[in-house]
Amino acid sequence: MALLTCSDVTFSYEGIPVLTDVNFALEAGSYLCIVGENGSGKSTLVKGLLHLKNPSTGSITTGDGLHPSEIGYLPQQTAAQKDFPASVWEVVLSGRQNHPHFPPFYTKADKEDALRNMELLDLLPLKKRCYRDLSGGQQQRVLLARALCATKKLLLLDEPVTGLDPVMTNEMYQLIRRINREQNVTIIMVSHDIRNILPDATHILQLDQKQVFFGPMDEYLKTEAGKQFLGGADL
Ligand SMILES: Nc1ncnc2c1ncn2[C@@H]1O[C@H](COP(=O)(O)OP(=O)(O)OP(=O)(O)O)[C@@H](O)[C@H]1O
Repeated sequence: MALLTCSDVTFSYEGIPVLTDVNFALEAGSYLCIVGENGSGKSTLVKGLLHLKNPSTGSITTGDGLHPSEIGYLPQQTAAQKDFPASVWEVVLSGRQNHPHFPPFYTKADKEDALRNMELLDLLPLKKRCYRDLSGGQQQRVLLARALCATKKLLLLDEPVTGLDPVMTNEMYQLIRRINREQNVTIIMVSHDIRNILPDATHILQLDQKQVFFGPMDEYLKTEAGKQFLGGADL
């Protein structure tokens, strides 16, 4: 069974449909890139996948042992979040808050998982630093570790390289590639940066108030939609 399936999904605001005909199934281990112009429905779909917004028709189901609360999410960073007055350790550990238990304190397992993810993303040297004093690239690595604490199966990343310079952007993509290939975590990434993701993404979902394309990357590159989206340039 697929990890995630959208069947005939429509999303509406105040009864007016803004995204229709969403039909796709994603297998575990995939790397899906969601693309589309501004206003095409990407954020609305992300809210749907996180169960923060219900479809007005159709259904979103999870399979392969994935519980909807086990999706690790890296949101678009806001200016307020950049100034968050907590240590790197506290921010990463807070990713475990979707594993509620009683008493409501972090357990040994929570702390071990946070340490494991910090080691994976080379964050141990920054453990005691204040999050707001870090560079943009370091902050994104911390948020990636936090998202990883919430899941072993599916990471949902909303424009994870916005505001990063080319070196930090590259570093971020390398880390996401490793998480996908070495930890076998499925990736769903909203991105405007499709060129840089070409070597990593296995599937593309293009939206334009409806689903324009879903399928493997190599098929997308042969479609008119794919050629147009990439501006007709040689790849
Ligand atoms: N809370 C809301 N109430 C009413 N309409 C909304 C709301 N949020 C989004 N929309 C509308 O839904 C449509 C899709 O918006 P959405 O934010 O999902 O697009 P997007 O592809 O994420 O855009 P961007 O790339 O600019 O972030 C747009 O027409 C938008 O105006």
